[in-house]
Amino acid sequence: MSTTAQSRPRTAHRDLAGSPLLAAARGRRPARLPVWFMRQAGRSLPEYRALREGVPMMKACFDPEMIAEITLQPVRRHGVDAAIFFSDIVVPLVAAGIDVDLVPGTGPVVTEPVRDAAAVRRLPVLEPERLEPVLDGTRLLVERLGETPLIGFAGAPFTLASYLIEGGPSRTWERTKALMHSEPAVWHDLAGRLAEMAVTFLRGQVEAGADAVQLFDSWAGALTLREYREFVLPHSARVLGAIADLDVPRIHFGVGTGEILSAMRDAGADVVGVDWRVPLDEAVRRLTAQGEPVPVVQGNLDPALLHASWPVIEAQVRRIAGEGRAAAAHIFNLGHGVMPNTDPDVLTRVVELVHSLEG
Ligand SMILES: Cc1c2[nH]c(c1CCC(=O)O)Cc1[nH]c(c(CCC(=O)O)c1C)Cc1[nH]c(c(CCC(=O)O)c1C)Cc1[nH]c(c(C)c1CCC(=O)O)C2
Repeated sequence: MSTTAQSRPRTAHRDLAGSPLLAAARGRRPARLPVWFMRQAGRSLPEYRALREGVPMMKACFDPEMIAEITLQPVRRHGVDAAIFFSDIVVPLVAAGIDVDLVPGTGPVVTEPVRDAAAVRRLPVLEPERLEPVLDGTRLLVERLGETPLIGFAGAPFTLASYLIEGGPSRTWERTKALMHSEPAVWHDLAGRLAEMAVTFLRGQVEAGADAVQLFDSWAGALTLREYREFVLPHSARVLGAIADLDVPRIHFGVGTGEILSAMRDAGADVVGVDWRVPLDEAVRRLTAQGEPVPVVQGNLDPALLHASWPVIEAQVRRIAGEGRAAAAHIFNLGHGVMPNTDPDVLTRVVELVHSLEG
């Protein structure tokens, strides 16, 4: 029998009924507040740096043992309520055969940027079996994680497209915005193809055992609400809709999204991740549609404040937990990823504090 992700039944051998994170993601308030950190599996940990010594990022991302071990490191060290799969948003692009590298200190760099209709048409389709080494990592993880749920993830079409079009990281996204406005058909073709890759990546992870997923649209906050609704929302909604049948909670996150929160809600996720710029009680107001249930939120401690003194951090954590009570349920997290120079002991202390608070 073939061992592709598609032919395997969902791994149902884990009993996660007691998971505070999954309860909160489903809109129930668990006894204690759940917490995990975006980019928890990364350069802030000395054991991560030791394991990655001499191993290029992309090699690590296609090595099942590395994937499993790096994902487990922050779970062991901090006692967080979820593991986040060690991978990167560009992994499905690389698996499809697109020439992208992760340059240390820079981020994704694309050898041949995708800037016109011909380049979009040349993009390969992601065949699910190309993800097998990555999904072997997922399978190892679910055997080793015990009662901790695994969050799988993918990059949303806009954030992925911005790297492909710009050719690398950008703070202005001028080529991306120019393309979407000047050549909307080319834009929609590109975003549609990236949505399909995200669906393949997410379905693969869930079928291999992931218990929840997060769609990272990290840079969507660069757009106006009008741009987001016209050029991005249909594609992100397609991704989230195409995994609805898998029945795992779906988290949708971006940075600087205060102006577009209501539209991100409309994309159809179960939980919306909020950065530190909007207090969670205000985010709940913006996310609550007339006649619709109160939303579940995730966030939103400013990762920069992990460098402040402990009394400052403690006060911020308590404030955020209080504001999170406006939501149907709250998953504590940072407003964006852990910075590489963060003291890991501070993260452990934050987990202990959050766990002393009611869900
Ligand atoms: C935009 C984005 C990327 N990648 C990702 C996003 C969305 C999340 C976000 O908004 O931060 C997602 C991502 N990337 C990585 C994870 C692993 C799981 C985790 O701990 O959260 C996740 C969830 C590992 C990584 N992804 C990357 C590293 C560092 C590579 C290394 O250690 O050599 C890791 C551990 C590289 C990367 N990859 C990307 C960037 C901007 C960078 C940083 C470049 C740098 O400063 O070195 C693209």
